[in-house]
Amino acid sequence: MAQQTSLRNNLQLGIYRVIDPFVKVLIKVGLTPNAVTLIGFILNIGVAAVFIWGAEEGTRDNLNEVGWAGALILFAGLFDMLDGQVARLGNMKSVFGALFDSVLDRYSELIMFLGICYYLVANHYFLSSIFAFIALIGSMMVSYVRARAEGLGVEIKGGLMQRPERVVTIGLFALICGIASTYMGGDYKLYVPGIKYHVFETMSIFTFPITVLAVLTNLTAFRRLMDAKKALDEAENQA
Ligand SMILES: O=P(O)(O)OC[C@H](O)CO
Repeated sequence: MAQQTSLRNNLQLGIYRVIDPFVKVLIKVGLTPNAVTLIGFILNIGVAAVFIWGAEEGTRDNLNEVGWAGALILFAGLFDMLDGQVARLGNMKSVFGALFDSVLDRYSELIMFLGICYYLVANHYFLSSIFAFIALIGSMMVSYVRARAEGLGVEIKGGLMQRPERVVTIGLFALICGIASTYMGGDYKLYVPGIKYHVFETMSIFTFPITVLAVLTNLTAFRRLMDAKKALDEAENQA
């Protein structure tokens, strides 16, 4: 766990080193942290729009829109980091900024999943759309447990599927799925002798990680709940 945290911190510091010159440009042109947060949110509306457009205009043998949505998810995710850095380096931290960031993060995630579920339902991946919805439930609960625990006076942050991990998982696999579909076709299906239904199709590159997310996000929420219980019990016993 400590190892996972330090790996995560080192990775974060590495990313900051790369984005800091860009952050300084944003500060110079006068962008506030809240404006950067808003841009990230608008990009996530764009993500949903790409999925919905793909659902309406695309076909099951062409998953290009999934790939484009994935790229946009990763790009929008960058703004999650940029707003915090603009606030820190530009000396513009504010309590409202922290609330605005958290609220728009939740809206961004909900809207992104709206697009994903729309796409999956429209393309008759009904079971996968249910898993996407369960992943959405888990994602919201990961954040909610943290926020509620903070309201009760304890800081609970950890877990495997924190927001950056969720964004990277969904964005990266959507992107890979879109790229793979241009080479193997969007309607490729793998059959195994003796099994009536296909065990893999191109879309699985996107839907399988979502199914894993459905499990891991809820486990992360449960783990945060247990961590919060421990911290709150300790605080209560000390009082
Ligand atoms: O990892 P989470 O779900 O607690 O998300 C962190 C938030 O985006 C901060 O609001």
